[in-house]
Amino acid sequence: MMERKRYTMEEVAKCTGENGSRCWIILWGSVYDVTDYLEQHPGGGELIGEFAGMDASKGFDDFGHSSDAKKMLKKYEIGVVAKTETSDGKADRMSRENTKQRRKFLSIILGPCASA
Ligand code: HEM
Repeated sequence: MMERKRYTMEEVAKCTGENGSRCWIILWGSVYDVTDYLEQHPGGGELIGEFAGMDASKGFDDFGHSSDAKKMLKKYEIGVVAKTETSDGKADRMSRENTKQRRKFLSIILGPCASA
C-alpha cells in the first residue's frame, strides 16, 4: 500500500479556501481536500467552509451523517495529520508542568510527604 502523505496542522491551517487556496478539513486525523465538494454538499458549502483548515470531526459527527456520506469521504482524502516534533514536545512539557503544579498544590494542603 502506498505511504499516505503527511501534513502538519500548520499546513492544513493555510488551506482555508480563501485567496485562491484549496479548502481542506481534518476528520479523525485524516486530511480531506473538499474544495470540489463544497458546492455539492447537501448541508451547504458554507457549513463545511466554517471548518476550513480545521478539525471538523465534531461537526461531522454531531449531524450524524449517513454511511453513504462516510463512504464519500474516501474520494477526498489526501493524507493524514503529521504529529510534529514541536507539538509533541510541547504536550510533554505541558503535562510535566501540570504534574509539578499538582504536586506543589498537594504539598501545600496535605504537607510535604504527600508530594513524594
Ligand atoms: C467531506 C465532508 C462531508 C461530506 C462528504 C458530507 C456529506 C453529506 C451528505 C451526503 C449529506 C446528506 C445526508 C447524509 O447522507 O447523511 C450531508 C448532509 C449534511 N451535512 Fe455533511 N458532509 C461533510 C461535511 C460536513 C460537515 C463538516 C458538517 C458540519 C457541520 C456537515 C453538516 C451537514 C448537515 C447539517 C447536513 C444536513 C443538511 C440538510 O438536511 O439540510 N457536513 N452531508
